[in-house]
Amino acid sequence: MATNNAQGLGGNSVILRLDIDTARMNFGLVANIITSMGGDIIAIDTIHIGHESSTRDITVNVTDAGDVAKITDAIQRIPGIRLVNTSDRTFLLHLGGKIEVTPKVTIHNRDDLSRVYTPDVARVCMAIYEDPDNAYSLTIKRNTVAVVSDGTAVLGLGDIGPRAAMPVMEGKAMLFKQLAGVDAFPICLDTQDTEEIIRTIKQISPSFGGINLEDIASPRCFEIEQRLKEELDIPVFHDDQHGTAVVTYAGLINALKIVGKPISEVKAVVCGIGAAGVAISEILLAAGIKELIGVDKEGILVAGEAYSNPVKDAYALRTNPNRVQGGLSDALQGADVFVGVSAAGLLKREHVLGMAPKPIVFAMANPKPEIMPGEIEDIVAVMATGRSDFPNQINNVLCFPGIFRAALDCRASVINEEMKLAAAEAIASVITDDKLDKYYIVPSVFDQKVVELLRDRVIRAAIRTKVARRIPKEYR
Ligand SMILES: NC(=O)C1=CN([C@@H]2O[C@H](COP(=O)(O)OP(=O)(O)OC[C@H]3O[C@@H](n4cnc5c(N)ncnc54)[C@H](O)[C@@H]3O)[C@@H](O)[C@H]2O)C=CC1
Ligand SMILES: CC(=O)C(=O)O
Ligand SMILES: [Mg+2]
Repeated sequence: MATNNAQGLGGNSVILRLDIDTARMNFGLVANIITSMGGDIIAIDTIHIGHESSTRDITVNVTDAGDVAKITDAIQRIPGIRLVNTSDRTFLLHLGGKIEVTPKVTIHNRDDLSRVYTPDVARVCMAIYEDPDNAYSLTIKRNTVAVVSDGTAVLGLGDIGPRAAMPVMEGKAMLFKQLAGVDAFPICLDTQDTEEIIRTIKQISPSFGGINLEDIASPRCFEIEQRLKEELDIPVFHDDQHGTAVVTYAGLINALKIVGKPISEVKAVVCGIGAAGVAISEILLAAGIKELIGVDKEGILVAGEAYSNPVKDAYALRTNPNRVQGGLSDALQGADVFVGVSAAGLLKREHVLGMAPKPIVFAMANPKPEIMPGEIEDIVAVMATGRSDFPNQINNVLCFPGIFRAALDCRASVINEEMKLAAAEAIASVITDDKLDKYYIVPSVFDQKVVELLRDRVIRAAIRTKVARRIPKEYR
């Protein structure tokens, strides 16, 4: 069992099993040592108490994964203490994967068997053969989404491959089910070939009511999504693009209310013109932002430059109206908003000091943001990250369960721009003006109003734009 996290990917929670020689050691001292090494003891379970020794499980939270090694080293040097083992609670939770398939009916006898399976199932097959739309009423297609990745842009970890991508895709599937009742299945493909990915997704599509593309690197993700939208009759949604864009815009609607600036008058900088950055920029332009600058590894994207990637050429033509040149610090001079979907640690305090008064900073790279909130908390008006351990978590999890709930319920053929804008407005509207605060610009993932309001507004937008193929009865 892994006990540590070599990449230093932030906080961690471990269980230390200790044998304590009671004659030589008292437990209070152990607790002091753990605390002094940066550990936060959140539970102590007694496993065994004997005359001469006791065994305890100590659950410890650390803010930096590297602290675990420091704590275990220190403990092992204390006479009278034996470290029996260390278990990482996150790894324990992943043992055997996080989801399973559960039948909706139980097979008790031969009669049941012949109905769920052959021979009677054949009549159901023929009903679908005669009218393929029956697949929506007679199979899991009605409520099931494929979460498909090639493992090339997993969180901010990059190209870690399809096997290593599975825990994220399983997590997305859990969230689909728990938050919106959507059955979702993780599918990680062992290919990076655009045509092969498109062909494979098309081939598996009969089983699904929608396709959620996840963590596929740019620029390939753009073509894959575009082609699948054209060639399939079920919604195809690249979550890292559109889910992120929807939630970012929702957060910005509320952050701008706090600083009292209209969107048409702000200058915004998006850092990381990949999947998320392009889609965020599109939704901000659609929402009326005029001065938007994109920054990537080449610096500020400027119209007329020839970039290695045609997506960046097209991006530059639609943004940076004043043709500002240079790097991130040049782009941020006088900017009202920073949106980071790039990589850890790129934003510096000096950059933020150069921004306009009441700056808004959304540092959304995962798992480590462009800047940690503690570094600039005193100089920003509103700060958000993509993480659940800080206030204002701007994460696509606020969008993808609800938007697919809506799309499946009205059997939308696509998820269009109007539905995305409606989703963003719905998420923002969960926080009423009396509750709005610099630490509360987006609702909690667990706020049940998120899916409820999002579903309602998105279904209405789908009906209005004539992409709904079924009108749920409450809308008839
Ligand atoms: N909070 C959220 O909901 C989400 C966060 N993200 C995070 O955003 C980041 C990007 O995700 P994707 O757009 O899917 O990846 P991507 O790989 O499509 O795009 C990343 C972009 O950042 C650029 N970049 C990398 N290093 C840079 C640097 N030093 N300076 C300027 N640009 C740099 C890359 O060139 C690329 O264009 C990741 O960390 C990901 O975890 C992505 C989606 C959702
Ligand atoms: C949240 C998410 O989808 C990502 O970081 O890739
Ligand atoms: Mg993602």
